[in-house]
Amino acid sequence: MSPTIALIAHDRKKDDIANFAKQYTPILSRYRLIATGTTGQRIHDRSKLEIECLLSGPLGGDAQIAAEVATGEVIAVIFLIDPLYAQPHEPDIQALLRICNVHNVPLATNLATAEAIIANFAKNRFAYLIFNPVSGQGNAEKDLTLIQQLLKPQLHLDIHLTTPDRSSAELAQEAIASGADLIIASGGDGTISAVAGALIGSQIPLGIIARGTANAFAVALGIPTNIRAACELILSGITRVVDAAQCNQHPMILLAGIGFEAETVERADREAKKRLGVLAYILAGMQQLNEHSVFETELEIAGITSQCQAAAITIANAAPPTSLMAQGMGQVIANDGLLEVTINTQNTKIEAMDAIVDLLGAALMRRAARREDTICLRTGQIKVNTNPPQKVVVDGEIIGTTPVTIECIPQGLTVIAPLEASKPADEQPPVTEPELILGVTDE
Ligand SMILES: O=C(CO)COP(=O)(O)O
Repeated sequence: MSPTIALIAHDRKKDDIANFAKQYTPILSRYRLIATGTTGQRIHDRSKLEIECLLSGPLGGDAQIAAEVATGEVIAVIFLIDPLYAQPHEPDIQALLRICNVHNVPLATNLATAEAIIANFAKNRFAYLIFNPVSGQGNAEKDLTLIQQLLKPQLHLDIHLTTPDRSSAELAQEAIASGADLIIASGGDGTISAVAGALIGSQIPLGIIARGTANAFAVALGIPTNIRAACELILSGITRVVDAAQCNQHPMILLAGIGFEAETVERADREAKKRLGVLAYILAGMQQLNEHSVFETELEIAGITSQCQAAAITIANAAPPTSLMAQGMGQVIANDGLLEVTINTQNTKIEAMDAIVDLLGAALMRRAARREDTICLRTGQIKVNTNPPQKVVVDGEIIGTTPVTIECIPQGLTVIAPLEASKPADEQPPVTEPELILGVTDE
């Protein structure tokens, strides 16, 4: 499904096409290249470009390319014709030219036109789409068709589907290596997070077409969760730079949950999410409350160690207001260079439910939850150890158990997202002194 350019030249034009390929190697290398046999070999020898060599022209190479134009992803044919000599396979040549016209594929039969086509391609952004066909509740095939209809007229779109053997993270590495101008992730938060994780520090913009159950990252950044609107945003090219984070060795863009949240995510399996959508998480959370328990916790922030009992610890880089357990500070700011930490210390199920209602209030009012048994603060780095060890979920995936070290990577990710109605820096909530809020003794 990669956008393909076909290159062909008659014998007395072979030097021209080899030099052309050498000159435009940086642009041509972004595409899948096919060629008739001898032309392909000459191009490879001169430019070292990767090129699929089909049969030689007189043996059917032109006909093979015509078939690709008719059925494949050929976006241009560059066919340097010798106008002064007749060819034995003239009917094949005419068939190829005709098929290009039938399918309205750009066709250059001399160098000047070839250069015009390439100059035009150089202006197009090259987008690598990583599409997870098993995300969410929708119809993946229809979704992909719609995405193609919306994006292809304006982007060169290289589409790659995730499979059990090709993870989103692997595809993201391939996307970076391909030199794409833009990498688009389409799937649930797991897919978006894996692709984003690979892009941290790369400055390559990440486009998001959310098709998952919660779509927390898209919602947190105001990215539409409707496919059409998400594609329009991608075409607008408006970017925002936000923070990323790292939890032990794992990239993190949303949040890490220790205790309650991790157990809840584990309960809400894919089958339940497919059937019930977001309700699956709510039901799992309610069931989890019945098994409410606390664990001994040791936190290290800015070199200060503190102990407390906790039932749930949430450390967020970005989160929508609906991620209630992350709302201790009233909002999670995605570009403040800090992580929002919310620790619920309630001993009983009733107290825990009461605290969750307060977190809802905090999210609605965008103000820190003011209760003694909910600890909240902002920090750039935190270490958490627990007794007994607790499961840790990062961006929806269980990554192991405590201890964990989580660190914010300020301005680590460039995302195609609506510009936020941002507050000036001096209006942002101040960094809270951890020891004041925790109210516990230093080591
Ligand atoms: O004959 C050709 C096109 O019609 C070119 O074929 P070769 O690239 O194999 O020489």
